[in-house]
Amino acid sequence: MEIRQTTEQDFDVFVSTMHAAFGLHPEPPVDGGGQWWSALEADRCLFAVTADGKRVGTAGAHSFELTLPGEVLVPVSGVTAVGVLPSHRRQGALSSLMRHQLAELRARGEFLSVLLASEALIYRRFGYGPATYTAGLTVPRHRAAFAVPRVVAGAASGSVGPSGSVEVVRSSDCGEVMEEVYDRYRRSQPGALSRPHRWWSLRAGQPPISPAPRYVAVHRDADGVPDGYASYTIEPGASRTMKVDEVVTADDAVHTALARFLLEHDLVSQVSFKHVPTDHPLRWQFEDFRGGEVTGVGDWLWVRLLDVPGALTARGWFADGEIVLDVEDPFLGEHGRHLLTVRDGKADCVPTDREPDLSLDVSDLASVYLGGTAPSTLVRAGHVRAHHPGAAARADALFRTDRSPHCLHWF
Ligand SMILES: CC(=O)SCCNC(=O)CCNC(=O)[C@H](O)C(C)(C)COP(=O)(O)OP(=O)(O)OC[C@H]1O[C@@H](n2cnc3c(N)ncnc32)[C@H](O)[C@@H]1OP(=O)(O)O
Repeated sequence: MEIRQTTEQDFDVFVSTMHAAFGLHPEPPVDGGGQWWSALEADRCLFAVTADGKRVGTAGAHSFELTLPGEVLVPVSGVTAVGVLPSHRRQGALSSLMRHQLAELRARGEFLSVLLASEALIYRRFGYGPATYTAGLTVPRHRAAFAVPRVVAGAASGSVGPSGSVEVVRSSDCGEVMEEVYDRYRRSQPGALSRPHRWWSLRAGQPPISPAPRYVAVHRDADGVPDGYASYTIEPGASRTMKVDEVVTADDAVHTALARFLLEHDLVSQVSFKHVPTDHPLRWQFEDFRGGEVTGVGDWLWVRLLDVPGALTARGWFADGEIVLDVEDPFLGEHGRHLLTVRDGKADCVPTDREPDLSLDVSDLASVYLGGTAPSTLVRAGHVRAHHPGAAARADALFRTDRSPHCLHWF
């Protein structure tokens, strides 16, 4: 199977092949943009081509920045639009696309790539592992009373008082505000991806970026500067469920203020937050711990390490220590034994022939890399081998981060 780059001239063939692979029909054009694929970068799209010249498979990559633990921003490729025509599956087209693409990403000097997996069985063989998680949280309004914070009354109350205000606007009228607030939030949130300006201007993606109508509650600080927003819609009919696409802010008190605002909305019976980190404090803020029902916990961002020492030395670290990792990368036919030493938040990673503490697949290293999965969980699952009794605990202490990774961006 030959892998070929698309050109501006055959980009429409890329779009139609990809839609056919997903069993979809391209959406008709609408005023004001809104087609998710319009954000694709034509020069980063690949075709899988059969010997008789038929284009049967596709893979693309977006240019994003990912926030690593320690608020370190690095360029990553967001792999997307991966598909093979139903008539040509299980003949190695995807494997050829992945091999070609990983080589290309390395040639760009990138040490990480990321994707959202349509099915969890596809990508581990290519070295990707689930690295951030997300959940839904549904709160009936009558159970949503907020508890008084036990430590410092008022400290986390985030109520809309003299220090802040909330205004409701339509998403079509506040694109710039959302873009600015999102950009500030994603820089401090490990696991978050940038949303390039191109996405907002093309209105490509899911709400609140897309033209689908939404209300947006914009929070402003005492000086009137926007510092958070919540995008939502209210289902008509009997259920009167408020569906919240995302609450975006870098400030916990602003998050609380926005959550209170949504939960106090008249003519709403329950509020369903679509996309919250699995350990978000919101649940703990209700007087009734069962007031919020967690639903649909799932993986979100999958990560692939393309350069193990490069990736390990790039992120921030929160505990001193050292560990020897023996890492297998079967898809790329690579193996490395690395001594990782952390001092004062920075890591050094060098080849070693010392006995390993842990032996693991590169996809498992990806799962622990952002701090969203404890190495000991994968040891207990039988995926990572701990070579002595204290190895898993040492790895847990070393890889732990100050904040769980979370990614909201859909691509
Ligand atoms: C980031 C994104 O874009 S996610 C979107 C992924 N795309 C889709 O879900 C669209 C619908 N599905 C498809 O287009 C295709 O089935 C693909 C792209 C998932 C797979 O393409 P194929 O060309 O059939 O894959 P390929 O032949 O290279 O298979 C490689 C291996 O993966 C396995 N595999 C491929 N797809 C799947 C799957 N969905 N579930 C389980 N195993 C799979 C194959 O069995 C094969 O295993 P083997 O090496 O042990 O024989």
